[in-house]
Amino acid sequence: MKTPIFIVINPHCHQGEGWKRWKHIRSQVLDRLPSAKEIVTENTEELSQQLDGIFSTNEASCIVSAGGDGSVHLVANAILQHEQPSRHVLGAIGLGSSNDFLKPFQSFIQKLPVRINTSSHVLRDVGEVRYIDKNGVKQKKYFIINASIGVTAEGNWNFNNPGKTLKWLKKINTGAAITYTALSTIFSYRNKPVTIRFNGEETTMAVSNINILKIPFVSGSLHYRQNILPDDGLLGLNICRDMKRMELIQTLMQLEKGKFAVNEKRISTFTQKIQMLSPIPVIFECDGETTESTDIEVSVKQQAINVLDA
Ligand SMILES: Nc1ncnc2c1ncn2[C@@H]1O[C@H](COP(=O)(O)OP(=O)(O)OP(=O)(O)O)[C@@H](O)[C@H]1O
Repeated sequence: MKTPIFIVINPHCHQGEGWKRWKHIRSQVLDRLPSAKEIVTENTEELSQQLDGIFSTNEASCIVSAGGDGSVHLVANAILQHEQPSRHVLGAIGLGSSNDFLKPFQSFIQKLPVRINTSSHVLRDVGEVRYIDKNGVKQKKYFIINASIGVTAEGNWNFNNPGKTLKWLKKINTGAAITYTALSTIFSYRNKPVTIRFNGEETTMAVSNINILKIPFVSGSLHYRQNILPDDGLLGLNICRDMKRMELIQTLMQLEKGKFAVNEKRISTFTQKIQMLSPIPVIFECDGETTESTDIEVSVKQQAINVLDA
């Protein structure tokens, strides 16, 4: 690949372990990408400035995100918001705690999953989210892994805004921190009345959880065995309604094994578009990053982003 390659490193991912992980694999990554330029960003503002600098040259580029899912989400969004997204290619080095974007893992450097094969790339679908923000302004963003409202979204919000116990757990054991967050979120969660439109139907229901998938891995070891292909122009839609705490815990335990059997409280289907309207702001999540809205429309954008092979 003749296009310039940039590796954008988030040193603070994985509770600050990101930098240590990067130093551990740095020389092997640079052996494979000798012309790459390393860019370390301390925060998201610096990341946007650096990406603006890359785009301002008007040259095609390959941008490899070295971080977790939040990092690769931001780089993907910057590419997709660019006027010519097809000129840029996204790569990834999984320094994060979950690295769902890279699942199922295919290629590793020192046990860390990577997609840095610059000799070939593929076009992948993304989810496009249009929503009204808390100031009443229309916004648009993209997800490359999945999006949700309900328990998963609130769990992500709690995970990103930890109290003392969770902060400590996140430092010592990510798996335990995810389980703790999931259980404490389920215990405080109340089902939300949401009007949902998808596949020509409209229903108002008490939503326990909605996962909208482009990649069937939700967080840690939770996953759906839904056959979603990276470029099939479809989103996996999995809804839990009217659930009590024990039913949510049961669902969570089954998702550890990839099981999601459909019943009167569970819907599992495919769609290209889903609209969700709520009388009060609900937390929704895209690739682990959370925000609030009362009006959210999610659609698929087929083959929208170039991604390096593993
Ligand atoms: N390039 C970057 N430089 C600095 N900070 C970043 C960058 N990208 C993202 N961030 C911030 O760091 C936070 C954590 O990053 P990220 O989600 O990549 O790591 P993680 O949470 O350890 O990984 P995972 O999502 O795989 O569990 C993000 O929520 C975002 O606010």
